[in-house]
Amino acid sequence: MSTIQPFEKPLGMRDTLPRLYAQQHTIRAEAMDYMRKHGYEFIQTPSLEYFETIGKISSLDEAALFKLVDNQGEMLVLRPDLTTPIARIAAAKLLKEKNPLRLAYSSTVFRAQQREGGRPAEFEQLGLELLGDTSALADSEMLQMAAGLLKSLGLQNFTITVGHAGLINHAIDNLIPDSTERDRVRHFLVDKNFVGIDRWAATYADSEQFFAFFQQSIRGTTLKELLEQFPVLQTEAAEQFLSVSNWIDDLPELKEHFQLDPLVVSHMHYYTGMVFEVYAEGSGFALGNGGRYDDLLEQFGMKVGATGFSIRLDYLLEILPTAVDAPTRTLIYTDQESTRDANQQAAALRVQGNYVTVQYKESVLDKTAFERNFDDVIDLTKEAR
Ligand SMILES: N[C@@H](Cc1c[nH]c[nH+]1)C(=O)O
Repeated sequence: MSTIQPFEKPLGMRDTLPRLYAQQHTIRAEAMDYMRKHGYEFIQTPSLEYFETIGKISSLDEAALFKLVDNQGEMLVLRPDLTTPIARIAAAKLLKEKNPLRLAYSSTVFRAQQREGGRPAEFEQLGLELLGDTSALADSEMLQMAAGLLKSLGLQNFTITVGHAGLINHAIDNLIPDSTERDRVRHFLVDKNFVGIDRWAATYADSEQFFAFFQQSIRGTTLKELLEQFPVLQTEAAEQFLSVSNWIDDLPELKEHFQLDPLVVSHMHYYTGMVFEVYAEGSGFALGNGGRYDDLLEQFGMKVGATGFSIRLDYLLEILPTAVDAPTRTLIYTDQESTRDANQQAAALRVQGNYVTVQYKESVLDKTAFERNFDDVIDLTKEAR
């Protein structure tokens, strides 16, 4: 027997009430404007995709996918991210018309949550993808766009930690002999569970090499020094990571926001190059993340590199100063005789930018409570005349 109550919602699903909705709208509009001004075009992809394609390729842990079966018997998933569907459309169509291609989105994604976590399972991402450009400049553009966007929204105290997927994967693969242990460490790093890594090192005999690398990285040892200590890490990935610090130095206005961190590992497994995570004062979680994913489009039949990032709208809202210039909310009370006048006054006020509600006064039971929802009240009923 079901114990679900009529007002309950599925785990992780949230309602967006009017005040929050209005704030979201303001921030979204500003962010979209910033992205458009930098040459990005908005796109919308379907909520449902095939499990066999997007579901598998997005390579998020399967437990996080919402699955359902359509009436043809095909397994579907609610999109767990936008990067993979965009790779699909870009490879199938858009890159043939424009290459490099700059796309943007403001869409919800769905990721099933653990019962204890209390986190939303549906949330909106504002994101960008730059497809068809493998240059370091494209990666630099992503870092600049992420930092520039946050600044344009009025955020001051944020840090973007930059790593390299190739480098950390190479370190894990070469410094940890056992593949099951490698997976455990990867999970710890995704979750930033450094205590877990300490415990792992204490119990796993062959952890010494990786643990030394881990500790040095935490202490902020420079990559040059790390490479001297661990010559096995001297690869093209390391070279690329070294060059990242050079172009960060070339961004004087944004430089203070960046921090190199070889331990950045994303929950998405498709990254191949530079990766980054965005943190801001006041938010316990990463606001967003991104990076280079040069092999993803190949899974859709096109061999081109790409890079991108997304920021979570819900986390942004929690830390941004609330918009102050909200329009005046005006209430006009009306009765049978004053409806015409009410509509005329309402139209004039709307032209001035007010949000105007025309309400038949007799229908309002608790007037004091109702009026609390407005900044201004104009009473055109007979009793007020
Ligand atoms: N799709 C990634 C973020 C990203 C966009 N582009 C590249 N990476 C995520 O949801 O984590």
